[in-house]
Amino acid sequence: MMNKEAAIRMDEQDPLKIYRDEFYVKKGQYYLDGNSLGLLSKRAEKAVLSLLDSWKEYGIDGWTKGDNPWYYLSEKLGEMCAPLIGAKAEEVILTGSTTANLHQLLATFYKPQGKRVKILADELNFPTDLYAISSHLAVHNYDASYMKLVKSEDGHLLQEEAIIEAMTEEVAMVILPGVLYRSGQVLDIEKLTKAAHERDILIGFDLCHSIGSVPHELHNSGVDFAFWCNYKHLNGGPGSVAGIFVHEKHFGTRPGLAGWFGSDKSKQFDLSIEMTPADTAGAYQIGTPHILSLAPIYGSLEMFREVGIEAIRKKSLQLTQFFMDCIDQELAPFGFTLGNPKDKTRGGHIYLVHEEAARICSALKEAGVTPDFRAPNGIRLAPVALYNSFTDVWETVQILKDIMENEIYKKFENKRGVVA
Ligand SMILES: Cc1ncc(COP(=O)(O)O)c(C=O)c1O
Ligand SMILES: Nc1ccccc1C(=O)C[C@H](N)C(=O)O
Repeated sequence: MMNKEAAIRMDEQDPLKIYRDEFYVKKGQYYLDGNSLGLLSKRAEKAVLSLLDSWKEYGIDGWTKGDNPWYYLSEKLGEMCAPLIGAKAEEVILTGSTTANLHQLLATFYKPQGKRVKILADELNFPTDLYAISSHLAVHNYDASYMKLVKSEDGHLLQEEAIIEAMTEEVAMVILPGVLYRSGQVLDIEKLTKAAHERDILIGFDLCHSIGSVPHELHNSGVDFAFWCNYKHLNGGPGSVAGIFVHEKHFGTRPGLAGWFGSDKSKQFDLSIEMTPADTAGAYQIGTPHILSLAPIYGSLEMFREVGIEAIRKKSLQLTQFFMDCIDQELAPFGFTLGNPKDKTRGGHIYLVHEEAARICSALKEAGVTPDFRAPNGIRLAPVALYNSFTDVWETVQILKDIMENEIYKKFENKRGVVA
């Protein structure tokens, strides 16, 4: 039986409960959008202030002086990020944005040859990835038919067998999400990588919705490359610097989009006409790092280092299980269906499908719950392990019940807002 007492009991027993106070969680509000923009933590704030101090104190010398010299910050944060995705420190660099990083990886690793020219992706991936892929095909004078899109049977989930079946002889590269942005389905990276490699195909993953929420073993799985943003589960702040993983077997591959910050650090300031790329993932940086947008990630990653991704995943699965149980018990008459997988292949969020989803989201926001709406008819709700509680989940379901029972959603137009 799900009730408020059960939620309170689970909160009391939660080993991560102390971390809620590390974040700016507004009283009386239920923030369930950490899979789109994570909340500010006090440590992230402190890291930004300390960065500003180093600028104040050192001016140009901040590149090499102070607690965290800026010249090495992207590498240092890569090292801090590595355990979250099962990578070696030198396989990870924080740089650029998700989309720009995908462009870099396509420019570096997409080398169509003979019959092997197509890029395999899926129709459920976040559109920016598909736009980036299309543009690289266009650079090589291939039209849209060279992007092979795996279809979903139900519009929510992908069938791994269908993906593998589509890995045919004309495919040069596969790009897939680690966790799907709407349904939250977790793809089996190890299995898909093995299948791609058996067919001589390179494979890369977009980890935007999985990093900081679902553990990965990228190095041991032999994944060729990956890219992600740090503003969702990693709480790096709006527009924070993103990340790249390149497996060490590819070290030495010349960057497709070269720039001086991809240089071997000891050679960079020789300012030679010939570039000497770093022999790590650092080679895929381009220009001067966005230091102010790296700073908050430092504070945030300290907490991930303390807690460990396994403990985060454990609590996240408990939160989403409790969420689904409460939905089952309390919301049965109101016509919701779950678009996320119910088993352990669910990621960090719930995806509630309803034909009135857009205006139900508006009503939730008015009542102090922050979800997000995703077209055509989904409500995403992400209870985040570091700062959400079981009570947040229970109260959200009660608010949703009230909105449905009393038809409060009918006050709003069933239309999305500007960004959600
Ligand atoms: C799966 C996925 N890829 C990429 C992006 C965005 O990329 P960028 O940070 O470059 O805007 C998002 C969300 O914005 C996303 O969910
Ligand atoms: N980058 C953004 C800028 C503005 C508003 C939302 C985003 C998102 O990240 C959306 C997210 N990728 C999603 O899965 O819908």
